[in-house]
Amino acid sequence: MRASLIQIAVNQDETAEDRRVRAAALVREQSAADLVVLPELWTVGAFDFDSFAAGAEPLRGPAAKTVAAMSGAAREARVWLHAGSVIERADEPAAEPAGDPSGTPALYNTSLVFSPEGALVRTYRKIHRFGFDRGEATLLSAGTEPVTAVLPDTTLGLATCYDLRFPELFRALTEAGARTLVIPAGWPDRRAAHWSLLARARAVENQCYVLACGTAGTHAGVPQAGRSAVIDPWGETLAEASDAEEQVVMAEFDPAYADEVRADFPVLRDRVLR
Ligand SMILES: NC(=O)CCC(=O)C(=O)O
Repeated sequence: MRASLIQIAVNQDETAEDRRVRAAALVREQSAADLVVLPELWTVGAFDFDSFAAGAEPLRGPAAKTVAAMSGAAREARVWLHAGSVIERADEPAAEPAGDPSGTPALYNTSLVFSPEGALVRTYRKIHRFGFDRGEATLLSAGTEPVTAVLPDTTLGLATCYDLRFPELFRALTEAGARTLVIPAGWPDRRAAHWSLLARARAVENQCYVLACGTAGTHAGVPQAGRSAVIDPWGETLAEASDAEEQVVMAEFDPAYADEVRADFPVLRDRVLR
């Protein structure tokens, strides 16, 4: 399989609409890939909390701008597309404490997976919200369900940014059949070392490929780490961004290798606590 990770720059001198058009064009350029990945919240910026409510979108209907743009791009490029995540405005009201009790729609940090026909086949609502008592943790509702997406050659396990710090989610995805863990992020440069270390750890401990796609640029005063990477189930880095600038990280990988590693070194079989 050929994967292309689009480490798009999220800077405040570009509108979300302009970036949506640009992201769609970048996806269309990756028609030689089988799977294309975008990062977390590349429309609004993962740390631009003030823009979350205004930048929220439904996933269906005429206001679903990112879904429409990404669906068209996946279809034109004929690729599987993990389009990173958007702020989803849900149909149901938010439960406290994320929203007020007045019936305000729930907002989620929701990842989107499209087929090469442009169908939105899977969505994943980020389970672990970042910010402790601020930002995402207070503005958004939390997802509750681990999600996998079955592709012809591999099964994706979906996780988003801060989720990377919670290994039990990745073990649940592995138990659900994942062989390729896809992690869009808006990870800050300040903790770049954690990003690279944890991404490799998740690959090794779950004997899975990891496709970790971060943002470039600076938004809300937070310089981004970039460092997007493709890591194999043995923990080898197959490709990594050269710096925190906008770029596309490409790697070719053999999905069957995850099962080979598991057969040769069957550490997952030795689990005691479940
Ligand atoms: N957007 C995020 O989830 C940021 C996570 C982060 O900064 C960290 O885990 O560190």
